[in-house]
Amino acid sequence: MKIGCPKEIKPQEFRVGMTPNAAREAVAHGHEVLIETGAGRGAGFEDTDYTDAGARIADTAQEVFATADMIVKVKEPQAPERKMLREGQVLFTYLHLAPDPEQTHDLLASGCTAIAYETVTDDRGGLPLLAPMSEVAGRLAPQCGAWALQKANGGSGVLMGGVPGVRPANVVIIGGGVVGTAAARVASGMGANVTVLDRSVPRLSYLDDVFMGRLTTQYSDQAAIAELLARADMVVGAVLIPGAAAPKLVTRDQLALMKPGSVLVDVAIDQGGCFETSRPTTHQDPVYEVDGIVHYCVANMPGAVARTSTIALGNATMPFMLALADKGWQQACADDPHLLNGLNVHAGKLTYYAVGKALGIDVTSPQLVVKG
Ligand SMILES: NC(=O)C1=CN([C@@H]2O[C@H](COP(=O)(O)OP(=O)(O)OC[C@H]3O[C@@H](n4cnc5c(N)ncnc54)[C@H](O)[C@@H]3O)[C@@H](O)[C@H]2O)C=CC1
Ligand SMILES: CC(=O)C(=O)O
Ligand SMILES: [Mg+2]
Repeated sequence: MKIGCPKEIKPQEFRVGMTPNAAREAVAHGHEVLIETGAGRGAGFEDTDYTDAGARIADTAQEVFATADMIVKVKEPQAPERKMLREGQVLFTYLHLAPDPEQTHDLLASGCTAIAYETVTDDRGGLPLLAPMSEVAGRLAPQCGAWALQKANGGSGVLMGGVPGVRPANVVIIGGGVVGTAAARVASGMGANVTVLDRSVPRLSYLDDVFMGRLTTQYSDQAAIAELLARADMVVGAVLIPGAAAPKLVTRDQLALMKPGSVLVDVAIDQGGCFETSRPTTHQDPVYEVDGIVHYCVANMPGAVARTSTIALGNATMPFMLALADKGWQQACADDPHLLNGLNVHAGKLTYYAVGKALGIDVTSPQLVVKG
């Protein structure tokens, strides 16, 4: 199979879909790998690292899209990339379709087969291709929120760890999954006073065990959120219902409960965001203010630490990328129900129920599609 990896074009996105190690493995499996020139540079990989691994370098994204049977990327295809997708071509990347009707319609119109990293599952109920980037975004969230709390950035001027005689920041994390746990670890390491809310009592129990008194857990309901907002200096939005649009857990009216200059970090923004007032921002212009509350809503946070993120993502995607290339998408998905859970679009049909529900589009069963 011909596998193509273009340079990411989302603003300030420095990750790349294939590492030289992944290219080397694909070549060893008998595949041709085509990398757009400069695609790896932001993550510290030169074209020569790829040619040493047996890949070929393409001068343009057009050449990559025109040549490849499968495109491997990081971020959802941007509008110019979507125009280059074609029927029969496989796209393997993050998609986040539920909050993105335009992209969904373009993918359906292209006729391509799109497999979303974020909905591939594993035997333990996890999301193995989302998890590595959630680890990164979770670790970054308190760091970005702490920056936003500084006066010059619009914040209230509260230091995360406080100092002797002055209380630390109160950090509230809504959602105690991969992002929430990583955020709790860093926020607590910075000396903040951390509370994590979740709807899963077993998850709260796990966090209670692991953190051994270094955080407070609370069941996530409207009353608990409202009460905690009044005391919070920073709220991290880290909820997920896989594939679906994020539930809105803080309304605009509730911003009035918060102290001026407090910070909302909406990590769930890639699924539409869990605060009513969230809208996607970029690394170039990461924050904005609504009713005196600073919002940080960067939808590709891991792009900021592209080297770490690219290697972590590549480690997770490699076995799935190889299965797709070795067997073809249909057989690979037929053999692995977890990979089949990644199938969101095939030949003009939407195949993921939570996306169909969010966007009001009919869904075809992925099991039917894979049988051909
Ligand atoms: N902005 C960015 O750059 C990035 C964003 N993300 C996003 O972060 C979000 C979280 O991802 P993960 O932690 O990997 O998901 P996860 O599935 O590990 O954790 C989500 C948690 O939310 C909980 N939850 C669901 N509804 C809730 C509610 N109403 N109240 C409280 N908790 C609730 C679930 O029980 C679960 O424990 C996702 O939207 C993901 O796409 C992930 C990586 C990068
Ligand atoms: C998960 C995701 O959206 C990202 O890594 O950018
Ligand atoms: Mg994202």
